This record gives sequence, structure tokens and C-alpha cells, in this order.
Amino acid sequence: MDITKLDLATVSQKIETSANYIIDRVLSANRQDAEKLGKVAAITLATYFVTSKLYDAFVGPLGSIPGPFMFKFFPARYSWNMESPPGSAYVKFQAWQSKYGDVVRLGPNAIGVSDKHVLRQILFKEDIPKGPAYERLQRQGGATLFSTVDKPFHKQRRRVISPAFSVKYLNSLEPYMLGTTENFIQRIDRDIEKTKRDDGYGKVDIWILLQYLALDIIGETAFGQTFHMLEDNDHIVPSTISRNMETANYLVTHPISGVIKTLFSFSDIVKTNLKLKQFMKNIIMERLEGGEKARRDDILQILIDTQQAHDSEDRLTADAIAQETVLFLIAGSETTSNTTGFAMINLLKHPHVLATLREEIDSVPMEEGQKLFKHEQLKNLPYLNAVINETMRMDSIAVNGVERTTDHDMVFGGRLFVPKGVVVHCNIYHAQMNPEYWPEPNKFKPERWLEGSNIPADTEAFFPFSIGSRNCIGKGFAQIEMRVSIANLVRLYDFEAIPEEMKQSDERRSFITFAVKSNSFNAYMKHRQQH
Ligand code: HEM
Repeated sequence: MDITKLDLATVSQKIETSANYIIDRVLSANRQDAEKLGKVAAITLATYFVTSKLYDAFVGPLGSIPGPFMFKFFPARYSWNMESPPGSAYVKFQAWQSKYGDVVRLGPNAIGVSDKHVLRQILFKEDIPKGPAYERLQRQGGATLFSTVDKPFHKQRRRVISPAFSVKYLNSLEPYMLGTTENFIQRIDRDIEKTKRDDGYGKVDIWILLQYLALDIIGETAFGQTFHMLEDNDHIVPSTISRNMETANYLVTHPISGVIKTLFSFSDIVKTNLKLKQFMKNIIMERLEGGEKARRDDILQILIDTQQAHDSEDRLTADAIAQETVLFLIAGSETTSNTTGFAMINLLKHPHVLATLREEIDSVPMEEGQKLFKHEQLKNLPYLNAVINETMRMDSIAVNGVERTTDHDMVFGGRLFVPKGVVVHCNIYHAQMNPEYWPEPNKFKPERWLEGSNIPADTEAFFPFSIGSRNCIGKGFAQIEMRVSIANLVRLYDFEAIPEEMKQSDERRSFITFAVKSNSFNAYMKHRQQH
């Protein structure tokens, strides 16, 4: 017997057995350790997550702010019924603010504010940047003057575009506005003729014609050519843009539906944007290639002229010009036409207000042969301005509010600590309807705006064009258009309200801009005898 061989075999077997034993032990120990470690890590993470959520919900800086319980954990914007029925998010914002007070919790990291002093602090004094809703809007074609959240980018863009909205330049745009207003009057006359009764009255959809007027004015001034909406009712540019507006609204008010709608309409949006860009580029190229002959005094020309700017940063590319002009079309048409439409509805609802306004307007002398009022004759009429202001207070275009994000730790109104990174829904509409600021806020009373009124307007709680660096660049433009169209309508026509239309006009919705739900408002109209 070979002892050495036997021993070696035994030894090697023993070694193998021991090795297997050790490996088994080590592995099983590791497995157990790993399992234990995994469990501990998962429990620690879950505890951290739950504790931090509970801390944020109840103890953190926003913990004491009242609001619907679920918004301590979920953002209001994601609540399933936010946009049900569509365009009604603003109703919910108002209800929460009324129920819980001037600061309300709207999410783990979001609040709503309607106190006039705090709104002025956020929008004007500290002028904090725009919130994530605007970043979502950029999915539809990139950052613009309106949607950028980047302060230096905004400052530079606003500086370059501002000359197009200066008082002096706006005066030079007036001939386009008056020319288009003349087309508007002719269109009304044609529509009256079509349905004329024996007493001379015919039915006119004043809401939609005001929309066509505003589109044609923006076409003339920002796109360099009219869209002929008042003649043909349709044009590729406004019709393709309005298709995108609903999606844009959801991106702002309800991100989940917004993303779904964007996915479904993605190819449509891409096609639309390409068509629009092409349309704009052709116009821009015609201007550039046409030299001095092709020059025209309009907003588009100011944007094109930036290409000669000394500083290369100030030169807008053809793409940027196309984007900004499309923005003017969106921001500058329905905003103005709906406000004018609401003013006309308010005048028909309150015949004594219409009578007082007519008295003021009829007292403005016209030159021999002058067909339409010029802005110069209207800008200081106190009652006309009062009617417009009271309309903007009660039927505010921005009923959905404007959003900001704190970019530093702040103390709101000297009493509420709000850390950096909180989304703030600035509920300017709620401030404009607050009985503490406005006695009988639901009553249409232009008298509040007149000097010496016994219920004076609280101008500190009035934000129709917002305030601060992100206020409306087009407010001067809008005021000219609104004064000219309302004054000329009141001077030239008698109105007869249609009861069903009046009732229907109380149904509202807001897709970015506030509007009557039916997007239509008919009244009987006839030319006044004395004019
Ligand atoms: C009655 C008519 C109008 C009302 C009530 C109105 C209201 C507003 C409001 C509230 C804002 C601030 C929005 C925000 O912070 O989210 C705004 C911004 C803006 N509006 Fe208007 N607007 C009107 C007419 C116009 C017109 C006619 C134009 C252009 C032709 C225009 C162009 C803009 C632009 C470009 C901005 C963004 C400005 C910036 O961020 O620097 N708006 N408007």
C-alpha cells in the first residue's frame, strides 16, 4: 500500500471538503448579510422618505399653511379634476383661496397667494423668476420673451424687443389699426345687412368679429401683412396656432394631460411649427432681400433691424424673429379681443353704463369728414377708461394667475418664511375680486375708477397686465386697440341684447386666456341715425 498516495488523496479530499465548507459558510453568511443589509437599507430609505414627506407636510416651513389635506402630499396641478370640465382650473384656484385665506397650500412644494402686498413683493419688489409651468410651455418651440425663466436671457430679449412697443412707435402703428378698424365696421355692416329686420337691426357675432379684428391688426403690425380674417374668416396662421392653444393650456395647468395631449398631437405640432416657421421665414427673407423698398413701419421691421445691431448678442436670428412674432399673435390677439368683448357684454348688461359712456363719447368733436376716432381723442376719456378698467378687474384675462419660483429664501409680508425653490401661484384675479379691497366686488361699477368716487378703486390690488420685469409688453398696444374699437362701436351703433346670448355669456372658460365658453356673443345692432 502506498501510504503517501493514500495520504495525499485523503488530504486533497479533506482540503476540498473544507474548502467547500468554507465557501458555503462564507457565501451563506454573505447572502444573509447582504439580505440583512438590503432590508436595513430599504427600511432606512423608506423611513427617510416617509419622515421627510411627513416633515414637509406638517412640520417644515410650509407645514402650517392651510389648504386641502391631500395637497400636503400631492401637487394641486396633478389632481384628477383640475381641468374637469376643461378650462375650469381657475374656478378651483378661486375656491381654495376663498376657503383657506390669502396664502394657501397647493402642493408639497407649492403655495397660492392673493394678498396684494405679498403679490407686489413677489412680482415687483423682489421680482422672482417665472415658474415651471413656463418651462413646460417651451416644449412647444423653445424659449420666448414670454416663456423663458432665465432672467439674463429675458433681460436681453426684452431690451431688444422693447422699441417695437414704445409710445412713439405705437403711434406710428395707428394707421394700420385705423385701417383695420374700418374693415371691421364694413364687416359689421355686411353682417347686419344679411339678417336685417324691418326696424334696421341685424344680428352680429360681436365676439368673433372682435377676434378677427385683433388678428388682422397683429397680422398687419407684427407679421407684416393682414390675415384678411375680416374678409375671409380663416387663414393658415391663426387657425394652425389656435389648434395648439388647448395643448399649451394643459401643459400649464395640468402637466399630465399636457404631456399626453402633446404626445398625441406631436406630429401635428411639428407640422404646424414647420409651416409657421416657413411662412415667417418667407416674409422675413422678402424684407431682407427687398432692401429699402421693402421696409415698412411695423413691429416686424424693428425685429428685423436688430440684425444690424452693433452687439452680436442683440441680433435676433430668423428663427427667433419667427418665434417672437408667433408669440405676439398668441399673446396679442385673444387677450385684447376678449377684454373688448367682455366690455361690450358688460355694456349690454348695464344699459345705464352704456348711456353714460355714449354721452361722453358723443361729446368728443369730430373733424369734417372724419369717419373714425383717433386714439389721441380717446386716451384721456375718464369714463371710457373706467369701463375698460372695471372690465379688466372682473373679467381678467389672467384668471388662472401667474406662476413664480422663489430663487432665494424669502419672508412673505414680513410674517411667513418661504424657502428657496417653492412654486408660488400668484392669484391676481382673487386679489381683484377681494371684498376687503373692492366693496361689492361682484358688481360692475365703473364709477370706482372716477376721481372723487366714494368707493375708490384700490389700484394696489389691480394687476391686469401683471407688474415687475415680466409685465405685459403689449399693454400700450392693447389699450389703443380697446379704446379705439369700443369708442367707435358705441358711437356708430345702437345695440339690442338677445336674452339667450346674455345668459350664455355667463358661462366662461380659461384656456390660457379667459373667454366666454361658446367663443361667440351675438347682439342685434343697427347704425345710429345721428351719425
Ligand atoms: C387686454 C390685453 C392684454 C392683457 C390683459 C395682457 C395681460 C398680460 C399679462 C397678465 C402678462 C404677464 C403674464 C405672466 O406673467 O405669465 C402678459 C405678458 C405678456 N404680454 Fe400681454 N396682455 C394683453 C395684450 C397683449 C398684447 C396686445 C401683446 C402684444 C402685441 C402682448 C404681449 C405680451 C408678452 C410678449 C408678454 C410677456 C412679457 C415678458 O415676459 O417680458 N400682450 N400680458
